[in-house]
Amino acid sequence: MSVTSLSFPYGESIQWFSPDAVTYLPDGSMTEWILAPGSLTARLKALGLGFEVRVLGEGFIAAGDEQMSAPWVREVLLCLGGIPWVFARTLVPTSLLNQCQAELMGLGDKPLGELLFSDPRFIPGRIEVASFNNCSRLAQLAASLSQTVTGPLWGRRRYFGFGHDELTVCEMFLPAAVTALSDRNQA
Ligand SMILES: C=C(O[C@@H]1C=C(C(=O)O)C=C[C@H]1O)C(=O)O
Repeated sequence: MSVTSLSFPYGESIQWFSPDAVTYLPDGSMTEWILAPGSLTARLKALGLGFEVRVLGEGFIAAGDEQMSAPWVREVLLCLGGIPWVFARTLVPTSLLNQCQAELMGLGDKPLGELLFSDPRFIPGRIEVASFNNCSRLAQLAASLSQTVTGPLWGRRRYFGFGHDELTVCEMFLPAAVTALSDRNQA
């Protein structure tokens, strides 16, 4: 898929659950990754496969089923060795954006995590999980990236507090990540 505005905004209604409320989580390695605290960027970089962020789009979106009215959204692919592993979608309420506009809107292809885990004003919060079947928009995005969906995909939504505000970061693991992580798990 060429990284164009056709892939932005993602816009899928997703049901997120507290991990405690989910009866079935994926096999060990994927559960470990979706529940891991700390920076996903740092965790991916540590694999030493050549990490990069590809920005799909950024901008203000109308308040749909988002929990925020008219948030600013950033959608990216996190890639290892040129292969997209994670589709990430960050929603920032304007009340937070106004306090941190230059840092957030000036990210470009720098990973958001480097800001969130270095600026002490951002407080990592709770994690929720969701699974995506092969009819989901995420599966369609994976197919557009020439990745074959062979089973449910998993993602997480993390909250980051900033004073009285909070932003959410959704990270959805693509088939390439599922395959690679399960291979590593068996190694
Ligand atoms: C929140 C983090 O930032 C990562 C980088 C993102 C970006 O650049 O937009 C989005 C989601 C994350 O996976 C992290 O590294 O944990």
